[in-house]
Parts: sequence; structure tokens; C-alpha cells
Amino acid sequence: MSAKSFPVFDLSRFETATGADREALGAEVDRICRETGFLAISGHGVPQEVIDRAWNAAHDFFDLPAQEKHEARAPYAGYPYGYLGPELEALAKSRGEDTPPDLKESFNGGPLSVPEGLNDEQALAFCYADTIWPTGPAGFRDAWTAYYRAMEDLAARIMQVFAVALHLPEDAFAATIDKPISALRALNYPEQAVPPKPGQLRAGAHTDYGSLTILLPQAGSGGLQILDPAGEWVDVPPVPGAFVINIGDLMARWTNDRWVSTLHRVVNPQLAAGASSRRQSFAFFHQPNWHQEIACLPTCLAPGEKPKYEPVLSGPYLMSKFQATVKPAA
Ligand SMILES: O=C(O)CCC(=O)C(=O)O
Ligand SMILES: [Fe+2]
Repeated sequence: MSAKSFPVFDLSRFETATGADREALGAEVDRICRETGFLAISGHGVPQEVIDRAWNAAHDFFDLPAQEKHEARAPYAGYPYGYLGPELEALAKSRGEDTPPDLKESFNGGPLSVPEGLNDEQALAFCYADTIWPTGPAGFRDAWTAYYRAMEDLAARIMQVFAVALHLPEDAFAATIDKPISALRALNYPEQAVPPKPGQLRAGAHTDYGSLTILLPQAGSGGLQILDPAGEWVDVPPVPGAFVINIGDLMARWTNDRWVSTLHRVVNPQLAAGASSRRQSFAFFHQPNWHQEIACLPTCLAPGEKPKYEPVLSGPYLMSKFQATVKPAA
């Protein structure tokens, strides 16, 4: 996909628009979400300093010797947070495809606090499990927390756009995402000096699970591809100063498949790129409240039409999806 055809949506323009202008901008997002559900968001207002601090902290973390990174590792396969070393997860497995594990390493963190009164054991053991913080680099946790907060705020603003796009009251999603169980993942794709195994990718083809993902691919980097409606893999171009967002499976379900959760992957660099091929990204997986029932939205059903899916609960749904990608213990 050329930079020209990849849609860029200016959030600040939407937020200052009123009346029919606002509706028209919502309609534009509706159209994109029906086609691919992938777009860039400019005018997002996230301070560059918050982005840079988190980015550099993640970069310095991935630079640490393996042994130090392992001190923050997830304690067992299927634990959602902490450090996950290279070749421990195969995203394509979430679709039942058997591929070698992905060539990525990641650091993962969950919600910043547990909502008062929440005592659901599954929720506490899964999405509210402790983030295993690394001891270094200095300032990592603060930088991470500030970025996580900025993503939570941005996700809530994008959900307002989605509400308008779906002809719902603007605050229709507010009560469904006031105790979100989102996760932030920093990804590092190490340089590749040796050829990958057959079928092995940096990140295998997958769809995301939640309502919305906010991606920050490394500036100027390639590798992220989406399967377009014609069935062809096309590059998502880096858009300077913007985040890339995409619709996840839960939003597709919520909209009765009006919106699509598009298959995407991160492909390997050319072998010749060798040592210069390292790539970093941030992915914020926004997810509604644990107990939120996800049932077909009223505006996504034509008269006489039936919902395609049974309602599900946000948290247990996410948990079952996540656990399908974990490499079984040897
Ligand atoms: O690193 C990227 O650009 C994409 C990562 C991704 O799709 C994911 O982690 O779900
Ligand atoms: Fe993804």
C-alpha cells in the first residue's frame, strides 16, 4: 500500500468539528473500518516527550544482556506480563496455523491498578496479574507508566470517534471502557544474521483480539503488512508523527462484522540488511472492562437481521484467545 493510499485521520480535526462536519468525519472512519480497519491517527496530542522516553527506555531494556532481561521474565508459559524472549510465541497459532515461533522478543505490562472491589479470581490471576518490572534501565517503569496512561486516554478518545462512526451517542462506549483491561507491549525484532526457518516470520499472520490496537512502528521502518480486501499482502507505510490503529476481533464481533479485524504480520528484512535490520515497536491492545458483555450493537443490525454471534464477556474472551498462542511447556 503506498503512503498515498493509506488513510490518515486527523483526530484533532474531529475533536474540534461540530454537527454535520463531525458526522462526516465519523462516516470516513466507518468506511475505513469496513474496508481494512487499519488507519493512521495524526493530531493525537500525545506529547513527543512521553513517546520518546518510553521508546528509549524500551530500547535500552532490549539492549541489556539476555540474563538481565530474563530477570523480568514471565514466570510460566501463559503468564501475560513481563519479558518474553525470542521464539516463545507464534501468533499464527491463534488461527490454528502451525508455524515456527515468531522472531520477536517483547516486554508486556497490564493495567496500572486493580479496580476497587474487583474480586473475580480469573481476572485477578490473568489481566490483573502483576507486571514483572525489570530492575533497569533507570526510569523504565515511570516512562512505561506515562506512555500507558497516554494510550488509555487516546484509546478512549478514539472510541468516541467509533461511537459517532457507528451512529451511537458519542459517549456510548464510556461505561464499557472505564475499567479497561488493556495491555501494552514493547516489541523488539532483533537483527537477523541467519536465514529464518521455513514459514518463520518476525510476527506471524494474526488478527488482534480486542477492541482497538494503537501501534507505534519504528520511524522509517518497514515490515508490517496487512491482507487487503483483494487478498494481497500490502505494506503499511510508516506515517511520521502518527500512530497506526487497527480494529480487533472483539470490535468486529461487537459490530456484527460491519467492521473488519484484518489479518496482519511483520515480515523478515532482506538478509543483506543484516545488522541494520533491528526493528522496534509499541502495541497497545485496548480491551473493554473484564465483565463487559459484548453483544451486537443496536445500530449494526439491519431491520429483520439477526446477530451472528452469541454475546461474550470481554475478559474471558481475551484470556482464551491469548492462551492459544503460547508455546506449550516442553
Ligand atoms: O510490530 C508491529 O508493527 C506489529 C505488531 C503486532 O501486530 C502485534 O503485536 O499484534
Ligand atoms: Fe497485531
